[in-house]
Amino acid sequence: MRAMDFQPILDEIDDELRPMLGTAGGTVARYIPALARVSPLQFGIALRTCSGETAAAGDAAVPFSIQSVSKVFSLTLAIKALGEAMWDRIGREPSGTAFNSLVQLESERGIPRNPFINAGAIAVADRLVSLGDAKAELLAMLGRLCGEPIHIDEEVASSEADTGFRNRALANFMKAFGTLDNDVDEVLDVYFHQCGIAMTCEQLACAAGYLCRDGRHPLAGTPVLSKAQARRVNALMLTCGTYDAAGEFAFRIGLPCKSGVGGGIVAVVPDRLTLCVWSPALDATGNSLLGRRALELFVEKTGMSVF
Ligand SMILES: NC(=O)CC[C@H](N)C(=O)O
Repeated sequence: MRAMDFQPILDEIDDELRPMLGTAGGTVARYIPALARVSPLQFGIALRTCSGETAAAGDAAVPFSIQSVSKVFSLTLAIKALGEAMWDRIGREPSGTAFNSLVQLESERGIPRNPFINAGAIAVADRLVSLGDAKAELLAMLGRLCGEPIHIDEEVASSEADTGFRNRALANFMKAFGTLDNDVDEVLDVYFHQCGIAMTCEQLACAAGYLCRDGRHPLAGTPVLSKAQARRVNALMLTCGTYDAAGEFAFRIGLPCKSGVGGGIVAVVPDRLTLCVWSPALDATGNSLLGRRALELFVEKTGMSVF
């Protein structure tokens, strides 16, 4: 199937879901004041094939807060720099608990279950702090991946810092167990800023392109990750990328996905394309309600799934 054929499919999905904006339920992430102000009446979808063809519909060119979708890119940077050592104090099992849960950390001696829950992403941010200027590195990598400069929304980042009580608790708890090497405030500063990165569906569909083509850069074709590393990031997205809804996502969609409380979800069809959907109203698990529905429709209409 060529990208040309995808445009009517994305248009159909947009036509089907747009009337549900504001009536389908769900709420924007209220615990971060800057996100609580975002209009829920927005929906975007964009894809980019491994060969570089693109299609987009709805609000695909509107920048939004990528939030936990950033965890894919921070993990990529850390794996690139550290290889296997990245996993020394970070697990690879689904948590089955909310993204910001503290419960497992106590009985599991401060080792986060995986790099996609908040605790795990904070531990990844700690590794990046040890390596250098993490914020600059992350922005530079994203800029190269989508061929456009990428920025942090400082208002979102400081709003997170003001209200990030749970993340502070997670970081301090891990520090007490020796999971973090660096100063808690320095690590959280990186974490809050990576969550505050603003990107569009079109940019994210392009930036995540290395995940559908064995680790090769979406524009340049040079290695971002090795083939084995890219396969592993996809495996973690499938099992852990949508928190305690990961089973339901695998059941209904069957694609590696990473969501964020800004309402974005990046999905990978290995060897074919990467897809990004966005709609700010979230379900109880912190995943975009209409984004999830859009991915279900996409899989239904195209038959694309890893299963
Ligand atoms: N699931 C998410 O997107 C969570 C990220 C958010 N910044 C938080 O730390 O709570």
